[in-house]
Order: sequence, then C-alpha cells, then structure tokens
Amino acid sequence: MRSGKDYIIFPLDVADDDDARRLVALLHQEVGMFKIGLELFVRYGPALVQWVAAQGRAGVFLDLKLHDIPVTVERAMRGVAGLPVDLTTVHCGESRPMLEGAVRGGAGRVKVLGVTVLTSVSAAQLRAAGYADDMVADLQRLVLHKAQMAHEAGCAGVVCSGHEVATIKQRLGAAFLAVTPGIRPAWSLAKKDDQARVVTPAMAVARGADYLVIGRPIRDAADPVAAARRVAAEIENALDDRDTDGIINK
Ligand SMILES: O=c1ccn([C@@H]2O[C@H](COP(=O)(O)O)[C@@H](O)[C@H]2O)c(=O)[nH]1
Repeated sequence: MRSGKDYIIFPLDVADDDDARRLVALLHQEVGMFKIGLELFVRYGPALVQWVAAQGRAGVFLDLKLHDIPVTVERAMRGVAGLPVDLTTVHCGESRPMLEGAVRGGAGRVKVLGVTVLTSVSAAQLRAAGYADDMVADLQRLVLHKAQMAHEAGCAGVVCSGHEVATIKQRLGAAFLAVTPGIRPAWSLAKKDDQARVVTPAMAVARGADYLVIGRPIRDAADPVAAARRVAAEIENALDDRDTDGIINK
C-alpha cells in the first residue's frame, strides 16, 4: 500500500551538486523519488545518479527527455538502463520508431515514459508553433494521441498534466503510468512560475495520477519538510476517494 509521500517526485532542480545533496539529505524520508534533470546531469553525470540511488528509500527518476533519431535514442537509453534508475523519459515527438528505440534501449531495466506535451506549454504557444487550430482547441486530444503512440510503442507510461490524466487512464488503462508535473497546491497556486497547465495535488490524485512531480512549492517554501508533509497529507485525503484501480469513486 503506497502512502501519500510515495506519490511525490521531488526534482533536484539546482545547479550545484552540494545543493542537490543537501536537498536529498533533507527530504529523503519525505518523498517517493528524486528526479535528476538535464541541469544536474550535464554537470555531474552518472556519479550523481549513483550517489542519489545509494542514499536510501527514495527511487530515482532520470529525466533526460531524449529526442533524436531512433538509433541514437536507443543507444543513449542503453546507457540509462545501466544506471540505478527507476524511471526515465523520451519525448513522444513525431515518430513511433523513436519511442520503440527508447523502449528497446531500456531493455526492461528502466520504466520509459513518453513526454506528451510539456506542462509549460499552452494552447496559444502550440498555435504560434504552427499546430492546427482543431488540434490545439482540444489539447486533451493531442496529449491522448501522443499517449496512444507511447502505449503502442511499449512505454510504461507518460508524462502529462493533471488535466489529461483521467482521459489517458480511461482510454489506456490503470496500469499505464501517468506522471504529472505542473502541480501547485492551493497555498501556492498564485505562483505558477513557467507552468501553464496546472492542478493541485488533490486534483491530480483524484483524476488517477500515479506520481506527482512537485518542485518549487516544496523547495522554495520556508520549511521544505513541512511543505512536503502538507502535500503528502493532501494526497492521502484524495486517495481515500479512489479505489485500488485508481478509479475515482466520487
Ligand atoms: O511536462 C513537463 C515535464 C517535466 N517537467 C519537470 O517537472 C519539474 C516541475 O518543477 P516545478 O518546480 O514543480 O514547476 C521540473 O523539473 C520540470 O523540468 C515539467 O515541469 N513539465
């Protein structure tokens, strides 16, 4: 049985490995997983991944969001699969072969997630980038389309916003993982930062999210441990409204 904190993925979005190590020491009892992104990985590489994995109960999410031709992605993913990593990412992008390459490279040793549409991206931005109006008018359709591609390619799940989780779970099944960034608790909703598609922890869980990526509301709080505990309590309350398949009861 997972508790509220098991749902929390805390991103180590800092430039310096001393800061990352300090945050891991502070929060490793409070969250389910730490996420290492490009900012830290390009500077400190596999050694930092191994250090975080060795620290205790929390898992590791290596969020590199690969996006390249299939063979390049497959070979990069082979390297990721050799690290002590639970989750990793590839952009869903424009082609299923790239996703299939990522899954082959992961070789079942790491759960590969397809990034659908970044939570920082709005419908207006997609329109400005040349997406057709009918695709953009209903962002859920575009996200679901990409999630379907990831599902067919054999990915373990997707990264999407809390707005699209329920549709993905209904269409692709409870076992297909939904990891949701763009989380802002009610007490920090006023500070969306660069996120466009935002929900509260309770909303994400009620809609069926398996993991919530939540960074700045915890990291920038006066007391990060207290903030993480507050989020975990909100998740636990929302879980009471879900049955074991993640289906919403009310
Ligand atoms: O669509 C996406 C995919 C990844 N992210 C990452 O999640 C965290 C969010 O941090 P906050 O401080 O809670 O906004 C960050 O590491 C992003 O790289 C995302 O936001 N959206």
